[in-house]
Amino acid sequence: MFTLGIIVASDKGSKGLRVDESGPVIREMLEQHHYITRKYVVLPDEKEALAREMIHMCDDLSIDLILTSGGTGFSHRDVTPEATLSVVERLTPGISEAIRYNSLQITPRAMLSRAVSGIRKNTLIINLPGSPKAVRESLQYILPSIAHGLEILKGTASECARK
Ligand SMILES: Nc1ncnc2c1ncn2[C@@H]1O[C@H](COP(=O)(O)OP(=O)(O)OP(=O)(O)O)[C@@H](O)[C@H]1O
Ligand SMILES: Nc1nc2c(c(=O)[nH]1)N[C@H]1C(S)=C(S)[C@@H](COP(=O)(O)O)O[C@H]1N2
Repeated sequence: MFTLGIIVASDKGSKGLRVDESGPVIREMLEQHHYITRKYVVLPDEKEALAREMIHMCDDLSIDLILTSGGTGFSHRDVTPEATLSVVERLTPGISEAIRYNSLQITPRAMLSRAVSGIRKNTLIINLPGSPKAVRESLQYILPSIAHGLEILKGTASECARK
């Protein structure tokens, strides 16, 4: 059982100009995989606010997994990767490579996602794209492998036995 933090980076969502559909998709899919949602926030696309929330979820709430959605594209307001890079201590590029690899089979525009992922203390942070469709497609692909990584991070699994 792992705890989950959800951060949706969306100017429109944070102003109430669009109902956030991506956070609920994350919540529903992760709860089906027995994660417990500790916190779910919708924030504007602002690097400092996003980084502050990530640090709070990691350092104060000791959340196991933080999933962000949105703000990974080319718009000048898209700064979720930069916020993430400012707080993580170690990168986990394979996860973001896997998301892009899978998404490229669906749309060539997946190459436009600048998403990153990494570890701060005992917390794994993963950027997902903004649209609920992209969130669902990405989670379907990575979720089966993520639990094993979290077990190793928490020290509850040490062997990488093949499955
Ligand atoms: N949280 C969300 N809930 C529902 N739909 C979303 C969400 N985020 C993105 N989308 C959908 O994906 C499209 C592309 O997302 P993008 O990240 O470019 O958002 P945007 O329209 O620039 O606005 P913002 O960054 O303020 O959310 C949006 O136009 C919208 O249809
Ligand atoms: N699986 C999947 N990944 C996807 C997409 C998609 O439809 N499905 N859309 C892409 C598009 S159009 C963009 S611009 C980038 C960045 O999205 P973001 O700015 O919403 O974070 O994610 C990409 N990744």
